[in-house]
Amino acid sequence: MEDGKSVWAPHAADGFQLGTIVDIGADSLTIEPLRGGKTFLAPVNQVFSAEDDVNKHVEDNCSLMYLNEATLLNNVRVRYSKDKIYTFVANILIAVNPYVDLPKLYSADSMKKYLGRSLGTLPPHVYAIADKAYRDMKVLKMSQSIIVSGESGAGKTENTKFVLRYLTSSYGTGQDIDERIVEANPLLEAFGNAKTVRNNNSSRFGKFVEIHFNEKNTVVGGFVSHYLLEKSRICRQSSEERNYHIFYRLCAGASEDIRHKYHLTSPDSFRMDHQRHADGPRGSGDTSTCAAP
Ligand SMILES: Nc1ncnc2c1ncn2[C@@H]1O[C@H](COP(=O)(O)OP(=O)(O)OP(=O)(O)O)[C@@H](O)[C@H]1O
Repeated sequence: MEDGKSVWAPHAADGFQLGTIVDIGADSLTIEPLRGGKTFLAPVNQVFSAEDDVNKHVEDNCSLMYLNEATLLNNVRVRYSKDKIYTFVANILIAVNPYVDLPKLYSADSMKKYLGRSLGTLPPHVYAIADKAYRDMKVLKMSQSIIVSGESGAGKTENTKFVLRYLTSSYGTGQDIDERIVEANPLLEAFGNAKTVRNNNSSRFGKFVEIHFNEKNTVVGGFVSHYLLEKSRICRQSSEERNYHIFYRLCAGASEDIRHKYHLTSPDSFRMDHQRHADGPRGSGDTSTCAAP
């Protein structure tokens, strides 16, 4: 880092801000913020070199001239502002939750584009990761795992569903089993997902999803193991949160027989529900998702 060169320095609200170094001390640097304001001191280990053009973005963070926490975040931010929610870090994929539907991004045409294509030859996408796992399984003849991690509401559940949809559509037999694997999700989510303050459709259990392939490398089945279900939610929820979706869906859409059999009335009349304090999950459609059995 040199005097007068742009750097990323800590910012209380934004994480990092652009500035220039005006003085170099033993453990700290004096930074002049680029957007104006007073100079300030920042610890040396919290100041990072910035790219020459901070508005330029790259598909793989490894292609940045300087790869550090600040340039990585800035690259992901610039891409997100252009609706590019995926960014590679070599063969790891960073996904930012867009909170809006991007149908073109996940269309059937988009799926076809990623078939058999090496990582990095097309823009970053969860389909590229799914295809890489598939090809590695085929070539190495070994099981492959995709680990999806992130904080609540980050988009793990949605991206896992895109992977399942990609593998079953692209490498399925075109038979009933492909749909059954994907269609198990609404059922699992009904019993294991609930509205929380951070996510209207929060998975309250851990999931290990297996997709099984035969010797011809086509999908022949799947298996979902679940663990650590948050059982306490059944009797108690924090304010602004809800019980599991199934409860409201049954109250809203079950047939007369079932309503009578299980004494179902309005959710408001049950003590183990905080519905009256919480809004329903955005777009979850309690009635439409519980067609009378
Ligand atoms: N790629 C995406 N496109 C559109 N909307 C998305 C996408 N990813 C996530 N979302 C939206 O964000 C919401 C939360 O995402 P999701 O349920 O996948 O988070 P999560 O990481 O699984 O959270 P939790 O750990 O609480 O289960 C989704 O219900 C959906 O509305």
